[in-house]
Amino acid sequence: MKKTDAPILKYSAKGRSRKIEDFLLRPPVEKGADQIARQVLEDIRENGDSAVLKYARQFDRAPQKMVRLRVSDTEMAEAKKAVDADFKKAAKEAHKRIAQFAVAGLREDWRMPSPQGGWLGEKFVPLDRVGAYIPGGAAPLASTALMTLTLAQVAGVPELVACTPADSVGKVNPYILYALDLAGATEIYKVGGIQAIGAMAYGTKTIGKVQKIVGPGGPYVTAAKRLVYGDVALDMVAGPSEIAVLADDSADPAHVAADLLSQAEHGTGSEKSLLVTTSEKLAKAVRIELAEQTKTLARKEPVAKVLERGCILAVVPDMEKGIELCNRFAPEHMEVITKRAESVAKQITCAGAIFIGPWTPESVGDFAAGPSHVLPTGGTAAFFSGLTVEDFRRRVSLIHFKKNDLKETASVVEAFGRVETLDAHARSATIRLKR
Ligand SMILES: NC(=O)c1ccc[n+]([C@@H]2O[C@H](COP(=O)([O-])OP(=O)(O)OC[C@H]3O[C@@H](n4cnc5c(N)ncnc54)[C@H](O)[C@@H]3O)[C@@H](O)[C@H]2O)c1
Ligand SMILES: N[C@H](CO)Cc1c[nH]c[nH+]1
Ligand SMILES: [Zn+2]
Repeated sequence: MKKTDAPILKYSAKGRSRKIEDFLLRPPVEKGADQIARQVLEDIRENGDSAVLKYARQFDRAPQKMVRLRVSDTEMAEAKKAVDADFKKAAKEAHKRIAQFAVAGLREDWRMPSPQGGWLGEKFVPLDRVGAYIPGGAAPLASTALMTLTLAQVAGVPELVACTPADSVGKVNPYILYALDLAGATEIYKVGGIQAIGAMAYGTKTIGKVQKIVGPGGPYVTAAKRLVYGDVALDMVAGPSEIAVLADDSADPAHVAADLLSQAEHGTGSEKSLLVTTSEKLAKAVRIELAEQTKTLARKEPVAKVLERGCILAVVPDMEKGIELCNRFAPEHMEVITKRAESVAKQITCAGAIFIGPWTPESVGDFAAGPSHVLPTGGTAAFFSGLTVEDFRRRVSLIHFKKNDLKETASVVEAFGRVETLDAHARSATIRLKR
């Protein structure tokens, strides 16, 4: 077995394999990312634009000569010219599908009658200004521009800010710019990493503070997002990509291996790929496919890194144990390639997104299907959900009582006012009924 061969491990009903447990629990956060993020955020809070530029030069690839953070109209026009027609067509198709899914997910304002003639309800109002982080370290994720801001566009947010790192000549990838324009970005800044999160969270002279930051990122972005929570609203922990494939002997090993590699190739080295199967024969065939297919990939090196420390092939005694293991992992992406895949998928309760059956590779979720590919990672799919259009609206409760509703509830208000020693609370109800 080579160093880069993913290990085949047995997951049994009795003793749990330590290697599997380590795999499930290993945090994706780079050692030291938290500490660096703390220092950089503090500097940005104090020194604004000058600190943002300093770190863009230090940590992004931005050149010394880059002094302007905002993407200009000329740069946008140049990007639109540079992008090929095939990509434009694909991006428009993806944008249409993402927008259709977002429209279908919009909640309607609603009301219900209160018992004595009034009503209760909720209304949904777009946020005013949001910021999306578009990763640009290991790969230019143009699809992420669509998978974030399109939802904000459908929600009706008027100010759509995007931050993404500049390259070594101070430019942003034209495909990212084209996709951002399609998704309605109103301001785009050439800044990445911790400094992008700090600028959007605290605001600088150039980059106005946003109400909410969304979007994925590598270990540094993820650490920075955790630290600014509370100064700004956030979507979730959307860190290095993960995939789990739950398969039986009906699955094609070449397909399974391709899907495991699709997330390993993201390239930060912190990604995770897990096969859970009832068939040891499949696990062995997948291991051979992983090695063969890796040779043909452009990103062999980062993939090999993930295969070495972020990929395991777990053999389970039966499907129930497989489902249990997948739910414990709570992966960002969960593929089910088994007989009766729909019924198996019903039992998966912890995952960012579930891809059901042999015709649904995870990559359709990344680029084309419709739901946002911004999804929780690192086990947080057990309690966070993926990005939706409702992330870009505030939900406001509405309460409209009639006199008889107040009469009916006054004794409840009085009782709580007494117990909580808050007389004025009680009085504000009873005073109305005395007059
Ligand atoms: N969960 C999701 O929904 C989702 C969606 C898309 C992508 N992803 C993941 O997002 C990640 C993108 O990561 P990335 O690294 O390519 O892009 P990134 O833009 O998050 O990271 C690159 C930036 O990190 C900063 N950085 C790098 N080294 C640093 C250091 N030593 N100190 C301080 N800052 C440093 C720099 O500012 C650089 O521009 C991938 O792991 C991908 O799998 C996740
Ligand atoms: N797999 C990523 C989410 O984890 C999304 C993505 C963008 N581009 C390619 N893939
Ligand atoms: Zn992907």
